[in-house]
Amino acid sequence: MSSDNTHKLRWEVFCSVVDNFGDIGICWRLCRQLAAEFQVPVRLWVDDLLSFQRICPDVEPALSEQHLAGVVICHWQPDLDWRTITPAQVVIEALACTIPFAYQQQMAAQTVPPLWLNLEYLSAEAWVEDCHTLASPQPQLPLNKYFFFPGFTAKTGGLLREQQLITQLDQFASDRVAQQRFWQQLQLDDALDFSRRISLFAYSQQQLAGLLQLWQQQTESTLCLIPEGTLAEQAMALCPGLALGKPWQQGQLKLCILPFLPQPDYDLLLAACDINFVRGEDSIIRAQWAAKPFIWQIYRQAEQAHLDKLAAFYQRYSQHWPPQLATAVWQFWLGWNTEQELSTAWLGFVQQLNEIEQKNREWRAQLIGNGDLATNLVRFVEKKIIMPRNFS
Ligand SMILES: Cc1cn([C@H]2C[C@H](O)[C@@H](COP(=O)(O)OP(=O)(O)O[C@H]3O[C@@H](C)[C@H](O)[C@@H](O)[C@H]3O)O2)c(=O)[nH]c1=O
Repeated sequence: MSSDNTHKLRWEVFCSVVDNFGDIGICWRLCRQLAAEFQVPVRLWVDDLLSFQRICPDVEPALSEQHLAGVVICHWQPDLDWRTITPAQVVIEALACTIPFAYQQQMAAQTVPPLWLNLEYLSAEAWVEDCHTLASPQPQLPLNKYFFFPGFTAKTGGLLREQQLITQLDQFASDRVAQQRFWQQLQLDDALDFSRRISLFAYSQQQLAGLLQLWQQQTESTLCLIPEGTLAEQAMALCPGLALGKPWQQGQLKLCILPFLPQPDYDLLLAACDINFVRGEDSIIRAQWAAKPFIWQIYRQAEQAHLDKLAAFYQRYSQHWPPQLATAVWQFWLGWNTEQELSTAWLGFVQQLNEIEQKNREWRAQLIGNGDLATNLVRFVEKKIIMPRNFS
């Protein structure tokens, strides 16, 4: 959809890894999509190449510059002399990172200063619509910065979604042979023999022991897959002998620790599982594209601010659901996020998996109607560049 005008523009994205993988996860997806689907020349500045390597094994952490998937990846080091670097025409400051002031000065010094965008965090709260695409004049420099908000409505920037993603996921989810091949690659040849496959990507969780015990006692068999990280360590402490490559089995439950997968394989995992526990900001979006029943553990914030965000999302997501279904989902989500005893809430959730999946497909169709974030960004840039010097 992009015009020649946009093709010729160079873009760059600044990503500072605060903790975990969401920041780089989002930035890397965006850059890849811009390069692959819009042929945009794009440079990604990242300050933590080791975290980046976990979700993209081809990244070489020792290099100050490398090229992958059509993207120039630059190591954002503290001692860079920004005066020697020419800014791109579109500069994205992602997820509340701050571009070095010396670089901002470089931007201001260009004959035509770049279009500067602040790609914000995800929130379903109503105020996001009012702030999306607002300009923020910079007090120290003759530059404007525009807020660009991802979101769940047509008045926001939408969510990251590659053009072919839904087709690929749906094909995979209905292709047992492809799934069997996928499980075999993970050394899980018996995965399809279980009644239920659950991916469990989460922060630490006080209720983990209780939930694992419940799954051992259920009539259905469960294969639970935990990616390496804090929760996997917690599980290993609870289940003697459990380790990467060494599953643990008790009653109706088989538990496996998975290596961190490259991002495209993680998408397939979400499509191959029957229930997905996701967290943070990016995996929750991917779970919505997979459309299987999901449980979101939101990134914790001071003074429980995250629970308001969780409720805002839940309200949008379940707005058109029968009350009893919506309540069952909320009770489990809330219990999971506040680390309350989960057995009753789990039974309420799991009894309604088919209904939840049906509703998830409707929700997904609604989200697709908002357009995807990369396309919406490209359109916004086109609009601003067609009216050069009038970035208001
Ligand atoms: C489990 C797994 C995840 N991933 C990817 C999916 C996502 O891109 C990324 C995980 O990111 P998230 O789901 O957002 O969860 P996270 O907890 O890692 O990231 C968080 O980091 C904080 C600093 C932010 O403030 C949060 O909003 C959130 O983004 O890792 C893989 O590529 N392979 C895997 O095996």
